[in-house]
Amino acid sequence: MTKVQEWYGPHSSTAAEWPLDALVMAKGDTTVSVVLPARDEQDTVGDIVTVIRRDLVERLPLVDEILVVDSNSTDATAERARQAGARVVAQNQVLSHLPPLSGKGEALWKGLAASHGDIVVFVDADLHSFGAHYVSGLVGPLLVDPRTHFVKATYERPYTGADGVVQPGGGGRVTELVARPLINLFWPELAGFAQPLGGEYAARREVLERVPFVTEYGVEFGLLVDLLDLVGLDAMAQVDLGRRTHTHQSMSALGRMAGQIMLTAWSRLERQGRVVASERPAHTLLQFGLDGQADLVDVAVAERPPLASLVLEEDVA
Ligand SMILES: O=c1ccn([C@@H]2O[C@H](COP(=O)(O)OP(=O)(O)O)[C@@H](O)[C@H]2O)c(=O)[nH]1
Ligand SMILES: O=C(O)[C@@H](COP(=O)(O)O)O[C@H]1O[C@H](CO)[C@@H](O)[C@H](O)[C@H]1O
Repeated sequence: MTKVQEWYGPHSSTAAEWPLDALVMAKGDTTVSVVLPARDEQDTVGDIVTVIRRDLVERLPLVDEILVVDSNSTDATAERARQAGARVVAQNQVLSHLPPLSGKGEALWKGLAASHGDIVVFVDADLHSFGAHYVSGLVGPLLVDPRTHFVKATYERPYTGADGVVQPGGGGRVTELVARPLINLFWPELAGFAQPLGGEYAARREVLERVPFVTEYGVEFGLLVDLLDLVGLDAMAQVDLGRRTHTHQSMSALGRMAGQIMLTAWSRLERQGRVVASERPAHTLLQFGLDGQADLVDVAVAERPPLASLVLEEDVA
């Protein structure tokens, strides 16, 4: 970690500081679920689940549940995940009495609803660099320190182009160009999280059930801001997992992601009373293809309420 994070950052450590055998001792009767949101990840989901099952269930019992949320995949994602030993739920079949929403945030919210662990670890299913230390590093602070409620990964994020050329630090394009500037402008307390959009993080269920989940790709940004509000920076930690490589999306896909994250930030500024809108921001984005074609896309995000509020309503009902 750089010096600056000692002053501004959340409590920071590295995965190596949380050895697996010590965590199994510390675990006691605390249960741990790993939830993987997966849309068309047949090529990678099986290997990730295999490593979790082999190293964190069979060799040392740190993980109690491996859940893959099949997010309307059109490939063999569900089958590969099951073959590797995960329980698989279809996103739209969880809480199916509710009208379905879409995107990664919906997949994560449904994964939280369908899982059971006291601690929930979210891991993307498109990782090429996954290792068991991703999970042990994230759950370490939660198993050892009752004052910690949320742990976010940080890592070096290279970008690998279609030509196979690796650019060190070139990954996390929306993180660097959109998310981190927004955070530094409006939520500087969070500036110490080096990878605010990273898909690997863990938290106590009782905390995750008390915050809303923004749909689409707004989920990570929304959770960071809402959890800062709910639990405070002292209860939020960061663990360096080393290096993260994953399947990169196109620039136009990241443009839509950026729009979703900006609208998420806007919603939080409004909710916190820090902006008063004379008019609503648009939620469309005009994109231009290489063929000169213009395409008006929708970058609106929605929001699922805190799960705890749903349970209360249903109890009342
Ligand atoms: O509607 C969606 C979009 C994404 N994902 C999953 O969320 C993770 C991160 O998404 P993606 O790789 O598309 O984002 P990126 O890492 O490129 O920003 C991956 O496991 C995706 O399969 C999902 O479950 N549902
Ligand atoms: O960090 C980012 O800028 C984006 C894109 O990463 P790359 O530029 O493709 O390495 O990736 C993240 O953003 C998404 C939105 O928050 C998360 O859902 C993904 O898990 C994460 O990989």
